[in-house]
Amino acid sequence: MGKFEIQSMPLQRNDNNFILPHSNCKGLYSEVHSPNGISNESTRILNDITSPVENDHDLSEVEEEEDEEEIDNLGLVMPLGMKSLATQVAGHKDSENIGMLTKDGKVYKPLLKPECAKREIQLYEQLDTTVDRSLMEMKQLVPKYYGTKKIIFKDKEVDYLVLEDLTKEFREPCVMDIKIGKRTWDPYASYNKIIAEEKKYHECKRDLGFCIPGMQVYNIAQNQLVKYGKDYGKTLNKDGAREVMKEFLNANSYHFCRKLLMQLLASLWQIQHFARCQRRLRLYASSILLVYDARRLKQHVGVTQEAQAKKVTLRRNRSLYRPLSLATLSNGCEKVPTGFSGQLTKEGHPILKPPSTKIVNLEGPRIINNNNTWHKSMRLLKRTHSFQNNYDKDVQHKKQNYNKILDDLCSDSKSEVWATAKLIDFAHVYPADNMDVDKNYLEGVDNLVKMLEDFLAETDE
Ligand SMILES: Nc1ncnc2c1ncn2[C@@H]1O[C@H](COP(=O)(O)OP(=O)(O)OP(=O)(O)O)[C@@H](O)[C@H]1O
Ligand SMILES: O=P(O)(O)O[C@@H]1[C@@H](O)[C@H](OP(=O)(O)O)[C@@H](OP(=O)(O)O)[C@H](O)[C@H]1OP(=O)(O)O
Repeated sequence: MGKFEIQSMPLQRNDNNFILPHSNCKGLYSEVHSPNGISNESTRILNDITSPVENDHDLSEVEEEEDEEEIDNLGLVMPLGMKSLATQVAGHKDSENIGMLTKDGKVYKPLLKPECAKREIQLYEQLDTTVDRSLMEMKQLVPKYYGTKKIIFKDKEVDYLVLEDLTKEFREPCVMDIKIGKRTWDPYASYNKIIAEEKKYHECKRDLGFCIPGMQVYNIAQNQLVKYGKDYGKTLNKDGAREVMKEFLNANSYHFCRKLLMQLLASLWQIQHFARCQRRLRLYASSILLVYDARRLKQHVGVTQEAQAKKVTLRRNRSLYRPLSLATLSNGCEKVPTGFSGQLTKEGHPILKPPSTKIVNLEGPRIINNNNTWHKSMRLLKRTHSFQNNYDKDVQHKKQNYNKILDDLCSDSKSEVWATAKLIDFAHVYPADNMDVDKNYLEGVDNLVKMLEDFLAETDE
């Protein structure tokens, strides 16, 4: 019997779960814990990750469990070696809790609506064989496609779409599902469907041309896993979406990480290029999935913070010298600038700085008299004092280095890329009925790119 995985189903961790309203959101918040998970997920779920929650996609773990029957967090008997996808932040789950599954670095998306399934499979297969330039470009922007697979689940045969798991190498996967387009209903939508779609995420879609049905982030500063479901996403307006994006990027407590932004933008610029050029498809209710590894961000932030701290120390040191160099000697009637440079010789004598930038040592050439006991004891005294200082610093430094080495050993440093953006969910993608660009789609992509570019402009590295 496989192990019971509490971590992959945050909704069941009642001890640590609590709800917090977001300052920039409209509407009221209620805790709606649903046995179905995603669709009625509580608005904001926080999980303490004091002992960090590892990604479900640890391949060694999967291999071990290969031959075992798995009991999921919801008490479901899972198909062999399968787990429910803990990082699923949006999307369907049916009444019997059939949602996304994961195994061996792949995700399995249940094809619950035949028409949607047909369209999505068709698109992936078309991308596999296309010679059209923009569709070939699109192929680079979607998860790898491994066909479909029938799985017996609860005595029911279910068809699944098999895709590359975009978070497979991540230790602390952060995932945001961004549904693109002001209009999220397709040309064959019923009147009721149009009304329902128009009502939800209204302000966000109207002002930004996209909405955020779900996200999860490992909050570095608070050491917590934060999850937002679609109920929360529906309350967001333009400013709220911006704040959630900042939170997703772990930019509330630390400044924006330029490296993270650059990696995401590198993918988003490719997506933007595709959206600007392609004229063959109309992508309704399709998403961009932003993913990154908070473990890698942590390492990077650590390094940046250390560098930042060094800069600050340097600045402080300088600012300590400055007042001294401006100090004056009073000779009774007038004040004479000392010209003190703010620096001392090793023996503690002041070095004067004349108006020119040249630094002059007032002592003249330094004579080192090793036999002079007074000098010796002075030197010893100074060293003893700085020894304690340096020792503390050394220990601190070593500790930091150790943590970094441990982190490096734990994380998969094979890949230099630890953040990306991919296109997913093509259940409502249709061939274009004219040769124009998909303006509805492009507008959303442009606004998303602009949001991250604005963040990038705020970075000061
Ligand atoms: N290739 C992938 N790798 C990792 N996670 C994925 C992948 N594809 C989907 N997911 C996860 O599953 C969720 C749902 O995916 P998707 O949008 O394809 O499902 P859906 O049921 O069609 O959604 P919707 O209800 O919006 O139509 C995403 O929000 C994401 O968390
Ligand atoms: O009911 P449907 O037709 O499967 O459409 C679902 C829709 O019900 C669902 O809305 P809701 O549960 O949030 O109210 C949509 O979720 P979002 O919140 O992400 O918009 C689904 O996306 C709809 O599916 P589809 O994209 O296939 O129309």
